[in-house]
Formats: sequence, C-alpha cells, structure tokens
Amino acid sequence: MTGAIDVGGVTVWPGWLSPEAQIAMAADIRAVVASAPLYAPETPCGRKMSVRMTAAGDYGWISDRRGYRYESRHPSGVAWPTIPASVLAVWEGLAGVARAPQCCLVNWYDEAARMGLHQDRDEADLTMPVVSISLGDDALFRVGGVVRGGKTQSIWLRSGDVAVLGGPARLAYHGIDRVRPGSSTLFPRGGRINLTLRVVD
Ligand SMILES: O=C(O)CCC(=O)C(=O)O
Ligand SMILES: [Fe+2]
Repeated sequence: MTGAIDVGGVTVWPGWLSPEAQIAMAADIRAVVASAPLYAPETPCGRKMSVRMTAAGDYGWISDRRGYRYESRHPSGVAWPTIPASVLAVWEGLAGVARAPQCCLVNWYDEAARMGLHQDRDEADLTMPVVSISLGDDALFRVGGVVRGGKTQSIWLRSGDVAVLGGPARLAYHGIDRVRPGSSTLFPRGGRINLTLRVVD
C-alpha cells in the first residue's frame, strides 16, 4: 500500500487490500450474490441502469419507478444477507466513526457499464462517511464539488483501492466514466465490483 491520495477532497487509498484479501473478499461477495441476486435497477424515469446491483446489511439502496430509497428487503422479498466480516474490516480501518455500516451496496460493472455524476444523499446522517471498495477491472472515477457543474478531477481506481467520501467531500458529485476491460484477473470473466458501505438511518 502506498500513501493516501486526495482527489477533490475524496481520500483514495491505493492497494488498501492485498491480492489475497481481494480474493477472499471476492469469494464473500459471490456468496452475497448467491443469496441476493444481482438485478438491473430502473431509474425513476424508467431507464435501465447499466450497473447491476444487490446489497448486504440491514438495508439495501433501491431505485425503481417510485424513486430512490433504502429498503430492508431485496426486490424478490428475501432479507439482505449480512455484511461479510472482510468488508466490515475495511470500514473499521478507515471510517473513523463509532457506528457500524448498515448497508453494503454491491454494484456490478460489465465493460459497458458506467455511473453518471451523482451525490450519495439518501442517508440520514451525512456526518457518517461512505467507504467505497473497488474489485476487478480498473474504473475511471470522476470527482467534482458539492454543486453540479463545477470542475472535476479523475483517477483510475484499481482492484483493492478504497475511497472514502467524508467531511466536506461527503456530498461531492462523483461517478464512473468507464471501466477498462481485461485490466484485472480477479474475476474469471472480467468485470468490476464496487462495494459502498453506508450508515443509513
Ligand atoms: O463504482 C463506484 O466506484 C462508485 C459507486 C457509487 O458512487 C455508488 O454506488 O453510489
Ligand atoms: Fe455514489
């Protein structure tokens, strides 16, 4: 692991997870996905999101025609699986707050997936950080300010990197412009997983 990098107030920890830790976490996430399958969410205006999603923890973040919100069940009706200990350990190492995360949102990116600039603002206590873990293919992460339309900075997030959105950057606009197919061998068929840990209520 090298030192932290500041990207528009977001702290990025390159290589926070060793290759062995990434393999163990990928297996833990495979188990999460086996009990709470990935699905393609719709935006409130009816477009399919390009990422596929699921979650672990007390809450999962949901987007559908009714809007954005946290729900205590997967769209199929099953309870979300618990957050794996390997993932909780990252929060404990970097979040710097006493509370535990209540949601681990799982985003799956294939080579065509992206995520538009947005703020994470559906959580009740915005003094709690969001901790974001990258696994698999590299992703071009863009960070702006707390108002839409300002200047942005970009960084390639690699497998094992962790980003913390906290303090003044908790409401920074951010998104994924694209992934670099074939840049990691963590997942046999390629792709990227991002995990975001959040305190919800
Ligand atoms: O995939 C990423 O690195 C970011 C994901 C994200 O911003 C989110 O799930 O809110
Ligand atoms: Fe986000």
